[in-house]
Amino acid sequence: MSNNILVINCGSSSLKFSLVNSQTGNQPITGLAERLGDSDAILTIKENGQKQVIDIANGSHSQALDALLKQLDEKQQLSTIKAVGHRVVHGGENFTSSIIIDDKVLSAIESCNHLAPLHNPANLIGIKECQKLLNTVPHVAVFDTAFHQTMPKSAYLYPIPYELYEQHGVRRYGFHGTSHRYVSAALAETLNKPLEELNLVSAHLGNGCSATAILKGKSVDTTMGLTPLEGLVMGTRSGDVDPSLHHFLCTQADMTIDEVNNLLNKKSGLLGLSGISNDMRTLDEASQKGDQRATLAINVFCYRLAKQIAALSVSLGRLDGLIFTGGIGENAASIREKVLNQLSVLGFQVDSTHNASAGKDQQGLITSSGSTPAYVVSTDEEWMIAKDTDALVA
Ligand SMILES: Nc1ncnc2c1ncn2[C@@H]1O[C@H](COP(=O)(O)OP(=O)(O)O)[C@@H](O)[C@H]1O
Ligand SMILES: CC(=O)OP(=O)(O)O
Ligand SMILES: [Mg+2]
Repeated sequence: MSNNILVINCGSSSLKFSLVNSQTGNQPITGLAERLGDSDAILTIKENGQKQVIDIANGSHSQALDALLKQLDEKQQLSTIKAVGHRVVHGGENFTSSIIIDDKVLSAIESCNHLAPLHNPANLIGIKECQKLLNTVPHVAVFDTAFHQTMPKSAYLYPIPYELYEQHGVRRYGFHGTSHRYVSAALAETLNKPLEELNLVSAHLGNGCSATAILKGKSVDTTMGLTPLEGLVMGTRSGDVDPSLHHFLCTQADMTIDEVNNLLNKKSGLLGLSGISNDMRTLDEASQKGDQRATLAINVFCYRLAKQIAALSVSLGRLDGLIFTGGIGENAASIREKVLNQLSVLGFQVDSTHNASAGKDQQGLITSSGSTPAYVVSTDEEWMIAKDTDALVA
């Protein structure tokens, strides 16, 4: 039976995939191809807790997909795929929801390439290669930006000449919308309350991090902006800096504008501050062993996150709950505790026991009674992409 949706998340040098059963949400096969283009490129496929690693030395996105489809064919899964759902990072103002991909949609995505040069061109390669290899099934685009298209002008405009918005699309777009949409809906379901009655802030803390104010189920403000560089401290991205920093580094540190852009995207954030790693697990261990720079990186990460959560609450009037999600949000209890302790101004009081035991297998409330509630909710962008895809091709 063709019940499966193949979900593809194509990055610049990696390709994450998941085969999702559109009825049950089960993901029988998941994995990723990484270091694409390099001599040590590999394809890892996970099935029933087993891991299979395939050497695809120097493989491109196309060769990785070829190898993946060959494996799916051998596992007799190829014929079960009824559609492909693609994560697309930037849809600009063109898309407020997911859409079946045709030539017009492809051109519209291409027209957003300059807005997300690290992400969109790779997303497009994934779509085009997949369309070639799986040419009998429909392909759907699910945009990171779509959920944030409900933001009001007061939240999405930068205070610069308005013509730059009109002529060049310079505005705040926001990202990780699929995750923010999923966790807010999942929490409402768990609480058995209509989403329309909840005012929430969700903090998606993975390699990329963003937080969103969600008023009655709609995004009204978010921390990422024109690009996924704005806002919170991330693994390798700086988040907010003084807008004059580019000029300063070009004139005072002899850097080119491209070098500054690369520095802020790839060498900053947790990695830049700690000098050790972009990985929160590594920093947590180093900090516990007394590494001062690791502790500093964690402190800046938490303080800025707390500050942004407080700022986002302004747009909600009333805060019914804070959601932690993503690799850090779901697993790093010490980070959650630090952030909540800095948010007593919003009435948060952490329950250390509940917080320590919350995580992948145990979701839910991590604050004490009488506190503004905070929750851990596991995100599932793949399931959300599969659901959207299934609904569109039904
Ligand atoms: N047990 C843990 N404690 C602290 N951090 C963790 C833990 N598990 C995962 N993380 C962190 O989660 C981050 C990756 O998040 P993830 O959502 O998987 O990333 P991506 O954005 O690539 O999907 C890394 O910084 C990783 O260190
Ligand atoms: C938009 C973005 O930051 O995505 P990721 O977290 O996958 O890098
Ligand atoms: Mg993830």
